[in-house]
Amino acid sequence: MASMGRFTVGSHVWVEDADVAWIDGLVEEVHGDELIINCTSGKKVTANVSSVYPKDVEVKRCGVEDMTRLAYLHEPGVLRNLKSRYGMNEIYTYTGNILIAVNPFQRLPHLYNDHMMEMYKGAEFGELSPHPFAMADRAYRLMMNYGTSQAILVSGESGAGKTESTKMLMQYLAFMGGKVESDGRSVQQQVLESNPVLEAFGNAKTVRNNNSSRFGKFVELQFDQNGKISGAAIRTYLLERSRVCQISDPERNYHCFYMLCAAPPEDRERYKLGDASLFHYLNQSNCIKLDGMDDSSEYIATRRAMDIVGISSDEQDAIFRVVAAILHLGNVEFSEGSEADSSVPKDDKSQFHLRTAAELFQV
Ligand SMILES: Nc1ncnc2c1ncn2[C@@H]1O[C@H](COP(=O)(O)OP(=O)(O)OP(=O)(O)O)[C@@H](O)[C@H]1O
Repeated sequence: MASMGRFTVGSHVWVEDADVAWIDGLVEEVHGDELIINCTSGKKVTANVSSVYPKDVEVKRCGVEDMTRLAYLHEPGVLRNLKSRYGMNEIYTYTGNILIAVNPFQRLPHLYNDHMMEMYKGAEFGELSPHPFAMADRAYRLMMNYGTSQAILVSGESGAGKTESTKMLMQYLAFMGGKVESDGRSVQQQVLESNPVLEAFGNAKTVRNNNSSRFGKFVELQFDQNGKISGAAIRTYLLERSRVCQISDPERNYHCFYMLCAAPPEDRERYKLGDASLFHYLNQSNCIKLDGMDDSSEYIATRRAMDIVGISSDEQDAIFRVVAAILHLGNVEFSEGSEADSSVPKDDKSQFHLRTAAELFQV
């Protein structure tokens, strides 16, 4: 967006800065398109008008909840507003009916409890502080009132908080539409427990995010006339498959591999697994353990979530057999065979892993 209006001596402005993105100051001199700006940081800079933006001096220190109320909706104005709010632990801000979330990098359970869901239930949009529950409530109301499908798009760069925000949206919609099925399992629980299952098999530690989703997903929740969840479907897209065979330091492979290596002894025995560091697909990176993540308890939690979602124990066994077989295949090394262009497993160890993979695949 080009700078608006002309600047005169004494104008309050924002100017681009290589270190802190934007700094504010006062125009001291104007020479055609060149401005000399006295910044509040003490710096004096010369800048072209194209990289200078007017500053609203009347905006409140605590910022505004809805950025459409800002006098100037330009990058420095938006960033300053988000920063002021973040400084007061207000991580959510609206721009009209778009919700912007700034990752707090700390757990804020008081923001997402049942009491909060009750508060947002049916509240007028904009009446309460910006929140994912307000977005979910709006979508739910529009669906109920107009009988039309609603979609919520969650986007942002890696580590921005898409996965966490999606879970909150699902939490609220499951809260509004939850009911107990005839077999005693609540749909609400099933919808929510789909997340740990997906994360176990599709999330991994990357440089930017310890729990990065390496796939895209489309979550569809279906509701009946009474607004109760009648079904749910999750479609996944473009899983980063190359990660299974190749990882770079200090990233990790998919969580499920480490979980299975940390499973209770009887399960490890069944899949002929040992410590994660013994497997080539995992030890290419020096990062095996993750701070704040206990792979053994995650394994138990994933199994429980799979039970709740309705994956039978035979299916679970088949899934983990494949996971284990992949680890064994990764440890098969080859050496040249006697015939031209042929190869054979290098040694007894490779033979063992190859045989085990075949047994696990049941081929
Ligand atoms: N609202 C929140 N409250 C607390 N922590 C959060 C919140 N949002 C994000 N985080 C933290 O930031 C981390 C990264 O967030 P998340 O996994 O949701 O990002 P993402 O946008 O889905 O990233 P990717 O595209 O890599 O999957 C989370 O694991 C969590 O630790």
